[in-house]
Amino acid sequence: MGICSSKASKKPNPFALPEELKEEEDLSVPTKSPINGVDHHQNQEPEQKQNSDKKTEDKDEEKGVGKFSTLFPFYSPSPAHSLFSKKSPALSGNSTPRKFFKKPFPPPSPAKHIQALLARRHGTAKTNESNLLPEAGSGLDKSFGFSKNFSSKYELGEAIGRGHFGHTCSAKCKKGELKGKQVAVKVIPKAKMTTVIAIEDVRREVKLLRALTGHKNLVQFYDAFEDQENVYIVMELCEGGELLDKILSRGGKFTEDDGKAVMVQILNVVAFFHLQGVVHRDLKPENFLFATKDENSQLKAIDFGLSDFVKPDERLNDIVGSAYYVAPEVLHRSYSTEADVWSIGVIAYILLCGSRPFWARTESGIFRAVLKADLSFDESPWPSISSEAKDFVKRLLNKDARKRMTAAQALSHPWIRNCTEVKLPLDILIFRVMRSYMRSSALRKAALRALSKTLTVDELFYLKEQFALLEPNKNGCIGLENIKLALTKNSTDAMKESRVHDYLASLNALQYRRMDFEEFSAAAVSVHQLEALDRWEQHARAAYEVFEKDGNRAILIEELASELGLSPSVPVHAVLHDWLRHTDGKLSFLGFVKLLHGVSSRTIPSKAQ
Ligand SMILES: Nc1ncnc2c1ncn2[C@@H]1O[C@H](COP(=O)(O)OP(=O)(O)OP(=O)(O)O)[C@@H](O)[C@H]1O
Ligand SMILES: [Ca+2]
Ligand SMILES: [Ca+2]
Repeated sequence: MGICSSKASKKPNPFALPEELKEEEDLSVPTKSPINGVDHHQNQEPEQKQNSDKKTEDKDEEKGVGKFSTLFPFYSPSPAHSLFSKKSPALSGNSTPRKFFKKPFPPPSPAKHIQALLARRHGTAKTNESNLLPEAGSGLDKSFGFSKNFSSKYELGEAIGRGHFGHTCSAKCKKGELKGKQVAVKVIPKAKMTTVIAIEDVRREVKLLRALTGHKNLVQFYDAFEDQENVYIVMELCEGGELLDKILSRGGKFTEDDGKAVMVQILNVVAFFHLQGVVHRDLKPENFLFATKDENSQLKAIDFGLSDFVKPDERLNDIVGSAYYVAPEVLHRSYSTEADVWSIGVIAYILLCGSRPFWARTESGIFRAVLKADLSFDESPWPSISSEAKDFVKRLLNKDARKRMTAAQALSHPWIRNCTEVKLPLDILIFRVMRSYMRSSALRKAALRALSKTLTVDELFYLKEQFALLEPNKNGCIGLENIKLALTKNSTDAMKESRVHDYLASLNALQYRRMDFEEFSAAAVSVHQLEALDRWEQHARAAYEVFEKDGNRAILIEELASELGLSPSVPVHAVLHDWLRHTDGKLSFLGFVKLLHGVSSRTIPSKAQ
């Protein structure tokens, strides 16, 4: 587990960290620091840090959490926790601290944001980009256009939570529709917004909350206000505390069944974000709250402070998030929604075993582990955890983003599907893969058709559900209208921003014809994801046999090169030599697999896919 089991890379180091991520800072928790060992605010200015630590300490002592903290030296409970829970959760946990020390890594604690991100946000990054730096004087435009009458509408109550960027209070609504209702208010001081980026982040946080509405696992946004000092984000009050607190209160981990119940909710809401073209970028147990103190309370995603809109074919490049949860491709500065799924994988791993999968004492050590370390399920309690659960985690934590399951696919994974009645959400991936199919040559389509004929029940389950969500007509066919309708049904304002609808133009060919399930499964099957399976080789061989019967044909090297989008500068004969069978000029197995992948922007220099 962790870096101990990492394999040394043989090639010229593909895992090298970008320069700005190389700073060494000990992130580990001093074991003799009972209460303020790790907190949410380690990156705050010294004065604020002192204050916030002190606040935590006071509260903890009030609740007798000091005692708890010596048992769990890594953990500093959130203020929300001490407010809502009557007794310290750790005391109700059934694990002994000894058990914790036996673990290879310490149990999870509140995660810090990546230092490079904070440096950019606070304008202390070593950069010449002028928009990152605080403008001379106080020339920053800190007006947001929000209502100004916060205090006439709400009466602020006590602090219930604290993060790096703001603190959250309970409040009572004094008038209007919500009159008498208790709400949560995230208060973000304008004094902390010292760069254009920091201001834009707050603007976007509110924009996203406003746009994304109507999912049961998303905190409900009510309104945003501002005055000279602060921005106030008013939302539904979640009284059940953070998921992190719940994990720790259960002795660091969940049973598989309880873990599943949490996972289903997280995956559902994240699949919803992704369909809307939103990437959260800060998924971690601190950012999921239980709506009530009830055992079966619903989980709600919060904190869109680092979230962004992303078009279906866009890649983001800013390094954002919290170190323990950050995906490898984020560190490589080219990522999209799959990065959230990685973070969910880290959460799933923690839920099931109580430790973080990628742990080190320093931030750069964590990054190296994220990039290099193999997942291992050798340590306790993994040997007693079901193989389906391990497969589930493995497929979320695939370092190759293209091979990672999507959130919607994860909901159809046997570990989840076999026990829980889950209604699958529409998966944005389907449209990406279909687009590539629509643009493919007849030969590639034939190869995909052969592949789709070899899919197993598990793989077909997901495709059948996706097809059903597109509501085929009486003849069992879909066209462009079905896709448009399905998207419109699921659309929020966020979808407009992320231009998901524009993307449909690329499926225009469907306007004039229909697709039955057989063709859909060829169009929507993701080769990269099948490739991640242990049985991929057998799978591909079986598909090749089908292709041999009704798809393979003799093809000239030049024709194949153009089919694959190889630029004329590529020495095609040398590259494609093994892709054709010398006896009859038809595709070899290798050629067939290459064709399945289609044009790859990684290996082929010209023509985007
Ligand atoms: N709707 C809510 N109901 C109850 N508590 C909340 C709510 N929203 C936030 N909190 C509490 O306040 C804390 C901080 O909120 P939030 O995560 O939005 O702030 P932040 O400054 O962006 O945090 P971070 O440091 O993770 O970026 C949460 O972890 C949670 O404990
Ligand atoms: Ca947070
Ligand atoms: Ca945040």
